[in-house]
Amino acid sequence: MSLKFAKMHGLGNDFVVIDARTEPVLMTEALARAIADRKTGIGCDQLILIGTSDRADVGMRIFNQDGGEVEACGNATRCVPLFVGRDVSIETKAGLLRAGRSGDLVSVDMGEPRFGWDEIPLAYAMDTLAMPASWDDLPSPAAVNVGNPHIVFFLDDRAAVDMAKLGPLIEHDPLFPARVNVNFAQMLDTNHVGLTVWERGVGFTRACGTGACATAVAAIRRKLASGPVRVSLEGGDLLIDWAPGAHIMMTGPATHVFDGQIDLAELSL
Ligand SMILES: N[C@@H](CCC[C@H](N)C(=O)O)C(=O)O
Repeated sequence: MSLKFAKMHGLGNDFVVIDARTEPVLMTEALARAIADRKTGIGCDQLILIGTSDRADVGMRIFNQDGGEVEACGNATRCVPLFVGRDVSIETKAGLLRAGRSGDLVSVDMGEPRFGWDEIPLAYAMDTLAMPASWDDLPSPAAVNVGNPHIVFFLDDRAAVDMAKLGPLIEHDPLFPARVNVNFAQMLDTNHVGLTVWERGVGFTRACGTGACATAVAAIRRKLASGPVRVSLEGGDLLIDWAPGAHIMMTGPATHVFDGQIDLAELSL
C-alpha cells in the first residue's frame, strides 16, 4: 500500500503530513516511528494526520518521532491552513484551535494555558510557578500546560548548561507521569527570549511552537516580560501574545516543501 504525503515545516521543526479525510489511515506507533525514521523512512520530528471532525473543519492527530501520540503541536498547527488551502478550525486532543494566514505568516489561537499541578501533569502537588525541584545547578523551573506538558528554566547563560544531558534526564523524571517537554530559556531583552527545546519523544528540535508559548506565558507570569514576546529559536522567531485569563496567540511562518508518495511495504517496521 502506498501513502501520499506532504513534507512541511515550521522554522525547521519538520512534519510528514498525511491526508486521511477521504481514505482513513490506520496509524500505529510502529508505523509512525518507521515513517519518521531519518535513515529508513521519510524523516520528520512529527507525523501529522489530517482527518475529518464533527466539531471543526478538520481533525489533527500528532505522533512524535518515537511513535507516541500527543495532544498538541504549535508549529504543525500553523501548517494546517497551507495544507488545507484556507483558514480552518482544527480539532485536536488538546481542544479546538483556529489557524489562519496573516500576510506571509500564520496565526493560531492556542487556547488557554493551564497551571494546576495535576493539569501539567506532575506526580504530586506543588507550586508550578516556582517548582521546588532541581537538577544539577538549574534554577527553579515553571511548569505550564499549553495542550501538552512543558517545564521552563530561565537561565543566565544557556551555553553554560549541559542541555544534552539534562533534557532526557528531566523528560523521563518520575515527577512527570506523562513525561515533559523541556525548555531552556534566556531573557535577551524585555519581551525577547532565546529558547532551546528538548522535545518529549524527539530530542532537540530547531523550533517548538508550544515550547515558545509555554516560555512566553511563564515569562509573563514571572514578570520577566509583559505583552507580546518574541521567542528566538534556532530555526527563527515566533511572536507570542498572552495576558492572564486570555488565550495564547502564536504567529510565525509555515512552509510546504514538497509532496511525495511512500510504499509502506518498504518501511522497516
Ligand atoms: N514540535 C511541537 C511539539 C510536538 C509535541 C511534543 N514533542 C510533545 O510531546 O508534547 C510544537 O511545535 O509545539
